[in-house]
Amino acid sequence: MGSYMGPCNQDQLAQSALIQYSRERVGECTVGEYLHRMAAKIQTLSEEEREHFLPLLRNAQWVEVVGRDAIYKEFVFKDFNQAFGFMSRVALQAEKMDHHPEWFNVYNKVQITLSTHDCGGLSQRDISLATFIDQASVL
Ligand SMILES: C[C@H](O)[C@H](O)[C@H]1CNC2=NC(N)=NC(=O)C2=N1
Repeated sequence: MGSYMGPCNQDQLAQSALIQYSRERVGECTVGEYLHRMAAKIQTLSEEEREHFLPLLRNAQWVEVVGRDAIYKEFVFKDFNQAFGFMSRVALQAEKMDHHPEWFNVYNKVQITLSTHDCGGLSQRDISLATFIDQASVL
């Protein structure tokens, strides 16, 4: 019984083995990131989802990018202060969602492209972020 370890130590051992495993790499990302994405089911939108969501996005002036599975919209504000306030709200949400826009700002204009790099196209996350962005643009 000299080498007996209590459940606490065994848990710690198992945990550290898992932590080490989660830091190994699968292709471009770590096992941990890979599992996180699997759990969040990051996949491109199905045909049915596209038929449902794309008309809604088009109604809200989002356009499909030519030659790429992505959507784009330009926002124009009164001045830089308004534009940057909007960008700050979007930035905080993007961090929360771990989903980030591709964007370009000059003075009062903000051009935004949304796509999910992890799956190489549009996913539910882009729909969610687009919805948030539209709300944040009218605050
Ligand atoms: C490691 C990190 O979770 C990923 O790189 C996240 C970060 N933000 C992201 N943003 C976007 N737009 N697409 C992604 O696939 C993505 N992946």
